[in-house]
Amino acid sequence: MKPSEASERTLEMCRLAPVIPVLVVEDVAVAVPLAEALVAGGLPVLEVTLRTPAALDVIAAMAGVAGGIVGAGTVLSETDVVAATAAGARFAVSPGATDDLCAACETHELPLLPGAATATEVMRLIERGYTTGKFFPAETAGGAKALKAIGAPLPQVTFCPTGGVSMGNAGDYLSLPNVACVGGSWVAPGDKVAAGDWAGIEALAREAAALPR
Ligand SMILES: O=C(O)C(=O)C[C@H](O)[C@H](O)COP(=O)(O)O
Repeated sequence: MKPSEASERTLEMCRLAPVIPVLVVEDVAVAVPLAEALVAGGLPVLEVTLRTPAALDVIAAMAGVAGGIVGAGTVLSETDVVAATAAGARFAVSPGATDDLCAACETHELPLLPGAATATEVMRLIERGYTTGKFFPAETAGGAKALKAIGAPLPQVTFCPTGGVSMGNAGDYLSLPNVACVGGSWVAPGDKVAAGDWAGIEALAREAAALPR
């Protein structure tokens, strides 16, 4: 898949809702009710980080949830790309971008949302043909002010800022012309997941889904 096509696909996904939940799931047993709660709350696009031993099984389970679009996060290598694709991931997210990782996603037809935090990194994505990216780590890399500044000379790239984003600051990002959505873990807090508080998570999702863009 060409980078331009990957970016078209990830941009479509980013436009489906204001927030992509970033999920770090330890127990495959919670996968389906967690995904159902988020989708019911209005957040259909879900990123499951490959940071737990259960992650691939979680992606496979969530891939069967009606109305959901499940991708893999923390994708770092071709091995991750192959495993995520086999598990049913529909897209990949990475904290940064390397030539090897971009090539692996292009070869295996997995749309990549590549990470970038500086103007040079964004320029490298543009050179390769990507026009949709993840601004990471958003708050630490200067927050909405930094992303607004990057967007002045490089308006052709649209972002999903992630990293330190919450209900409190999501609006600052979503009001920028170069932001399609934000990513964040706050909609699925560990205590609510552990307690099986699916109604509580659905309520957080509903609140996030109502964020103006
Ligand atoms: O590993 C990846 O590829 C990621 O997606 C990292 C996430 O962006 C952060 O873990 C977001 O976490 P919060 O700051 O808690 O919202």
